[in-house]
Amino acid sequence: MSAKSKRPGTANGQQQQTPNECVQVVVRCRPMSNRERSEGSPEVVSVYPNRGVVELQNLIDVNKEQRKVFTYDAAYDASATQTTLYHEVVFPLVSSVLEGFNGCIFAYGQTGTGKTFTMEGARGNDELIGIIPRTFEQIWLHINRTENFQFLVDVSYLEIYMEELRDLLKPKQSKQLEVRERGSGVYVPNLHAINCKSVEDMSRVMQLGNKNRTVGFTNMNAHSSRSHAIFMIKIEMCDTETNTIKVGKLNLIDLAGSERQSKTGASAERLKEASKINLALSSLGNVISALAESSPHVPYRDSKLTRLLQDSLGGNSKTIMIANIGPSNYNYNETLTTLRYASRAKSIQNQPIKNEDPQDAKLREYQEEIERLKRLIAPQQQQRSEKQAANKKPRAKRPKPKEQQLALATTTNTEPEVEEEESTDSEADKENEAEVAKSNEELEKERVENAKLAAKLAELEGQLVRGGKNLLDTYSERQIELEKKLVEIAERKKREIEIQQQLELQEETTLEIRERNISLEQEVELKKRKLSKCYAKYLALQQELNDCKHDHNQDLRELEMAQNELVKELKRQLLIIDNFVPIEVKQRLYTQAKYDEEQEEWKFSSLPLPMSLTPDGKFGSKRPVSHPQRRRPTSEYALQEAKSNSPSSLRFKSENIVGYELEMPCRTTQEYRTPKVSASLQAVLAQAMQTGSDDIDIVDSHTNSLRNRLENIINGSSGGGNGGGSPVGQGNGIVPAHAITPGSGGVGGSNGGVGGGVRSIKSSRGLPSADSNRRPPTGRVPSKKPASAYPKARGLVNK
Ligand SMILES: Nc1ncnc2c1ncn2[C@@H]1O[C@H](COP(=O)(O)OP(=O)(O)OP(=O)(O)O)[C@@H](O)[C@H]1O
Repeated sequence: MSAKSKRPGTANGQQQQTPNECVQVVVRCRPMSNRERSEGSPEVVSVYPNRGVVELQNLIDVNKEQRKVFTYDAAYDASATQTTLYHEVVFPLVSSVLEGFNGCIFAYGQTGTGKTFTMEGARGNDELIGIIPRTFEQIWLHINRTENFQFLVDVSYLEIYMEELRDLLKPKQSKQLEVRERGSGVYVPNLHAINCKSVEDMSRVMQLGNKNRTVGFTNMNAHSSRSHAIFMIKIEMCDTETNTIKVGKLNLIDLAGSERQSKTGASAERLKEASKINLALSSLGNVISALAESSPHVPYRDSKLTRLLQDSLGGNSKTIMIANIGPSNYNYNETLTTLRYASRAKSIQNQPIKNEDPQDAKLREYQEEIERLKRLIAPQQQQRSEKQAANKKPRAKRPKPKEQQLALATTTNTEPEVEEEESTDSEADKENEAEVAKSNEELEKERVENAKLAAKLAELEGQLVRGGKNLLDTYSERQIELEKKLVEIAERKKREIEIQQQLELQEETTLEIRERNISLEQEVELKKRKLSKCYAKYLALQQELNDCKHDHNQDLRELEMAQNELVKELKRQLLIIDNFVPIEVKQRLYTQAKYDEEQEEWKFSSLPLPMSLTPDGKFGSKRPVSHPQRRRPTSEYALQEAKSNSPSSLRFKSENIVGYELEMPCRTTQEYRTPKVSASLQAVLAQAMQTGSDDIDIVDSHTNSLRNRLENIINGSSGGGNGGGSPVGQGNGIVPAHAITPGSGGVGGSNGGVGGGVRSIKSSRGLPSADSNRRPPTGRVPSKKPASAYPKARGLVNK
C-alpha cells in the first residue's frame, strides 16, 4: 500500500488533521558494559547532546572515512537519566495523546543496547523506571487534575513472536490474533483489554504481561527480548459540559534487537527466533527507506510488525523513534547500521489527527447504556414503592352484591340472609390474599431484576473515572510546579538544539555566500574545494553502498547458515521417521499432515478412530485389548502379528528398534570386470603361463599388431640376436623386456617406439622375481640387458 493512498478516513466521527509532522528521532548511547571494558574494546561513539550530534569513529578500516557524523532531534549519552529522557522527549507526546492524538514510541537497536531498559526500566529501582511506567503517572496525574471530564482507560499488551501475534494478558487464548485495518487505522480484533482506574492498575497489567513475554539468554544479553512487545493504552475522554468525546491512543513498543548469529552464539531454536526477528527488522528498515525516499510503494505487508506500525510510520500518529546504540568498537558495524536507519527515519512525514467524537467510542456506548438503565430503573422503583404501599393498606372490601342487598334490605326493612353473607365474605378474603401474594411475587421478581440492572449500572459507572477527584492525594502543588518547570526546561533545550542546528546551517550558507562573492581565481579555488567536497561525499556514499552490500552479504550468509541448520535438523528428523517410525504410522501421519498456508505451519487433521459395531449393537473400538498374562501390556493383535511372518509383523517380534533390519549403505563402487582380451591373446597368455615363468611384459593392446609381432618374434627369433633388424624397436608390439636391449639390432636405440601406451600385466603368481626387482616398474625399457636366452617359439620371453 502506498504511503499516499493510506490515509485514515473520517468516517468515524471528526478527525481533526494537523500539519504534517516528521518522526522525531532520538539516539541514546548506553554506558560501556563490564564485558566490553574487560575486553579492552575502545569507545568509538561521541555524543554531543547540546547539538543533537553523534559521531562514530572508524578504527576498523583505516582506508575508509575516519569519522561519521549524524544529526538528530536529540542525542543522549551514557550520563542521561531516565527522568531527563522522559521529560525532554516523551512528556510532550503523552500530553498530545491526552488531547486526543494517536502517539507511538518505539525503541530500535542492536541486541543489548538498552531498549528494554529505556522502555520498561530496571525493576525495583524508582529512579530507573522507564518510559512505560512513567506514562502511567503522567496519565493519571492529568486525569486527577482535570475537572468536568469523564475518562475511560483501557490497556492491552501483545507481542509478536516468530511472526505470530500473542495476547500477553490472555496467553492461553486459542483465537488467532490478526492485524486488521479500518477507517481510523490498524487494530487487532479479539485483543483483550483491561479497564484501569489507577497507576497501580496499569502497573499490575504491565507486570502480568511481562511475565508472559518471551525472553531468553544470548551471549550479548542475559535477558534478551525474543519478541517485539507492544503496550497499548487507549484513553477516552468526555467533556461533561459540552458532551464531546476525544480518544487518545498510545503505543509503546520494545522491539527485539537485531543480532548477528556469530556474536550471540545462537542455538538452533534461538537461530530460528533470530532469523524471524532479523527479517521483521529488515522489513521495518525497508519501510523506513521507502517512506524516506517517498517511494510509491511502502512494503507494510511484509511483516506483522510493519503492519502494526503502519499508523506510526507515514500514518496518522505522532511518533518518536528511540535508537539505542552501544559505545564500543566491537559493535561498530551494528551501531553504524542503527545510526543510518535512524537518520533515514528523520525524514518520514506523518499526518497526526485528533480523534474527536469517534462513532466507536466505548465511552459513548457506556453513557447511553447508563442512561437507558437509569430510565429503566427509575419508573420501576416508583411502581414498586406504590405497590408496596398499596399492599400494606387494609384492603377495602369490594362492593359485593350481598352488601348491596343488605343496603337495599335496610332501606326496605327486609331481613338479610346472614348465613349466605358470611360464606361470600370468606371467599372474597381468599381472593384478596391470592392477589396480594401474586403481586408480592411480582414485586420480588422486579426487585431482583432491578438489583441486576443496578449492579450493571454500578459496574458501568465504575469503569468511568470522573476527572479532578483526588488531585491532592496524588501530587502536591509543589510537585506540579516542578513538573511544569521541567517541561519548560525541556522545551527550551529542544529549542536551543534547533537554534544551534540552524546556526550551523546558516554558518555554512554564509560561508558559501561569502565564497561566491570573491574573484575568479578564488572561484576556481572554491570550485575545486566544492569538487573535493563533492568527491568526498561521493566517496562516503560509495563507502556506504559498499557497507550496505557487505551487510547484505553478511545477512545472506547468516540466512544461509540458518537454512543449513534447519535443513540439517529436517534431515535428522526424517532419518528418525524413516528408521524408527513404522511404515503404516508414517503413511498415516503423511496423509493426516496438512500445511496451513495462513499460519505457515504443518498441522494434523485428526482422523476418527476406526469404530465397529459390536454384537449388542453398540459402537466399539477396533483396537485389540491387552493380553492379561503378559509381562507388559500387549494386544492380541500384536501377538497374532508376532506369530505371522509378514514383513509388517517385525515390529511385534520384540522391541521395534531391534526388530528392524540394518540398512546397509548403498554401494558406490563397481565390481571389478576383467578386461576383454581376444581369444588368440588369451591362448598365448595361457601358453605363457604354463612355462612357469614369473613375469611377462606385454606392450600395446592392438591385437593384430600383437599377433604380427608375436609371429615376428617367434619366426625371427634368430633376429632377436645382435643386429637382427627386428621391427620391435619401431613401436607397438609385445616386447620381451629382456629382449630389448641397446645392443639388440633393430631394438637398439629405438626405445621411443616402445613408449606411449605401455601396460604392465603381472602374472598370476603376483610376486615379482628377483630379476623383476631389479627392473624399474615404470615399464620403461631398461638400457642395458643381456639378450634373451628363452625359447622363442612361445612368443614370449621370460625375464
Ligand atoms: N542507559 C543505560 N544505563 C545503564 N545501563 C544500561 C543502559 N542501557 C542499557 N543498560 C544495561 O544494558 C543491559 C542490556 O539492556 P537491555 O536488556 O535493555 O537491552 P535490549 O536492547 O533490550 O536487548 P534485547 O534486544 O536483547 O532485548 C542491561 O543490563 C541494562 O541494564
